[in-house]
Amino acid sequence: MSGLFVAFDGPGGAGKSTTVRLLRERLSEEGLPVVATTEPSHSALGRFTRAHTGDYRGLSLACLVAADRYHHLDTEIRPALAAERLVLCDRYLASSLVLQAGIDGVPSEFVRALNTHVDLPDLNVIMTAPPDVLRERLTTRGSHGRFEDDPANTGREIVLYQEVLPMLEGIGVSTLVIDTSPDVEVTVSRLIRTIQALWSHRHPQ
Ligand SMILES: Nc1ncnc2c1ncn2[C@@H]1O[C@H](COP(=O)(O)OP(=O)(O)O)[C@@H](O)[C@H]1O
Ligand SMILES: Cc1cn([C@H]2C[C@H](O)[C@@H](COP(=O)(O)OP(=O)(O)O)O2)c(=O)[nH]c1=O
Repeated sequence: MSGLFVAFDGPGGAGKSTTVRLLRERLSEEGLPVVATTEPSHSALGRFTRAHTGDYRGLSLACLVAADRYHHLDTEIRPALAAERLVLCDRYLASSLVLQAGIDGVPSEFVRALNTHVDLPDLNVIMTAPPDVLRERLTTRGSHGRFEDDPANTGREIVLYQEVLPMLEGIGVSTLVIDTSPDVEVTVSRLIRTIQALWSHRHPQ
């Protein structure tokens, strides 16, 4: 028996951080042993990487996020799963496939090779919304870095996340695409039901 690993990816402004925070609160209230985390992680390398996505690009950023991912797996994700926790991760492998390969132009075989030894999530939620909705949210919230600074990236990311779905499914990752245009409560309620069902299936009373 082990825990359950759910990753959340999608374009900037899709609602990943908001949703993971609300899921952590609500699922904890329901008694699930939730660990919410993020990539780049809170480690020194993760903080460095997050602070410098404007300075490091392409191959170098691909290596930084992959190194942070392996450290994150070793120090946080795998121990939590071994302790039968529910791990919710704000951004994971799909973000590398979209941002490093799709946006920065790193050959996708190289990004996949860098990530050969990562654990795959039990479920990868891909959050998305129409471009005008995302742009309005980003304008209101403010950009969180280079990838969100260029307005053209929003539409590109939406398409790229669609394009990585077959690849994720092909390597055995279950994916769930959620349009977050409706109210956040709609998104969160739906995800609570989905995650509770997966958890109960894995941990029958
Ligand atoms: N259905 C929804 N799900 C999540 N966030 C939503 C939703 N509708 C509106 N929002 C808003 O959109 C913004 C999304 O921001 P954030 O969670 O930081 O996105 P991301 O982490 O994907 O960049 C927040 O201001 C949030 O309140
Ligand atoms: C996980 C991951 C993140 N990143 C980048 C994208 C973002 O610029 C940054 C993470 O920032 P972001 O998710 O926007 O964080 P927050 O909204 O909490 O500030 O890291 C990659 O380039 N590749 C990856 O695989």
